[in-house]
Amino acid sequence: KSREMCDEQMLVEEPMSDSPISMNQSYDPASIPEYPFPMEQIPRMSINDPRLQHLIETSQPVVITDSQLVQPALKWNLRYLKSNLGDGLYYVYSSHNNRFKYFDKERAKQCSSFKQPTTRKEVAFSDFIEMLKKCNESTERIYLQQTLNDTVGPNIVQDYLQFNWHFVSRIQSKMQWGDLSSNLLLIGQEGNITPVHYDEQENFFAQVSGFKRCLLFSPDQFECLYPHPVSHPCDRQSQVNFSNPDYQRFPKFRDAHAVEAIVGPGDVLYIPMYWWHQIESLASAEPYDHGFTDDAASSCGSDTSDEDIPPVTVSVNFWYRSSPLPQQIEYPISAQQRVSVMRNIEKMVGAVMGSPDEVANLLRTIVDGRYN
Ligand SMILES: CC1(C)c2ccccc2-c2ccc(C[C@@H](CC(=O)O)C(=O)C(=O)O)cc21
Ligand SMILES: [Zn+2]
Repeated sequence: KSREMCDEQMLVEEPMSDSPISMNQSYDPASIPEYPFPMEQIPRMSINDPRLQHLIETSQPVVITDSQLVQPALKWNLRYLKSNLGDGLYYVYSSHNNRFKYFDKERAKQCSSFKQPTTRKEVAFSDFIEMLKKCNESTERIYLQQTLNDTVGPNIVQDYLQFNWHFVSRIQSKMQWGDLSSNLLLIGQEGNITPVHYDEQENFFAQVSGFKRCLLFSPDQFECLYPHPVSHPCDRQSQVNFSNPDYQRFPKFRDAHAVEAIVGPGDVLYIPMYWWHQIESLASAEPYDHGFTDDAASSCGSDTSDEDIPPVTVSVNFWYRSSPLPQQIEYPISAQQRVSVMRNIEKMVGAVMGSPDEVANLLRTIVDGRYN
């Protein structure tokens, strides 16, 4: 019952009243940033819905509400993770604002004019929790992003093995996707934003705790989202800041249109390869329970208490390489294929010409006055 109520709640966007389950059941609608472009809703459906297969086959975003994909992870609060993740090191990104724009470290080194939008540290999970506490007193924000690997403790391994692999493997083989390339564990503060970008892998994005608003744009909106040059450290990321768009430099951004989904615990969003996405961690409607101040912990004198730690969201993504065989080229080619062709041309010309300006001049020389 609570599942349907939660879905209905999510649809009407009304915060849920007191819920029987301890995990947070709703988010604060006031924490949703407003943007200038129109938005449609991404369909939400059960794993048994007959429409699901067709949506995935045609690379359409969809939220699957009852896949049980990461059901064992729904208990992953910070206390459980601190006790069970083991002593592996975790990448933690820091930002002076709430935006966590990806950049390629190696390329950043060669780009003297490039100012890094975030810094990265490699820390133990307990240090990450200490860093979270410090964020309470500053405007600094952090985002843990780490591939789940064999350093995790036995309980996490058990949880991972209990993921609904039947569900994802069935789709992986039916769609002739390549291997699962990685599962990223993502723990970020409420309010964190991953700015709009695309990835070159299929993605089952599983929400574990807290709520994330996902804005997706089809690959054919390449012209509206003005990605950085392929050779730039921020390759695959849009140059447009949704919170402060520069319409002089990016006039076609006015034509962008998004599909939106707010995903909560247990939801899985299919983000097709090359689809642009911006992911925003929303504020939960109730105080956040990290699991540190239940009576057992306080009686055993655990030094951490919940209120010292800002609320976070937890996600696990499943990145799959695309089908290795180049699909039989059918005309007209798909938007994804167009992006792939453009990337290859930029890479080839970039490898030959010295600077990005030379690349632009050469490409303009090819088309100006000749292909009109
Ligand atoms: C912003 C961050 C932490 C980061 C910093 C530096 C290098 C890589 C990344 C990276 C990669 C993936 C995500 C998860 C997700 C976005 C989200 O959930 O916030 C997403 O885009 C996806 O699953 O495709 C988040 C990040
Ligand atoms: Zn992404």
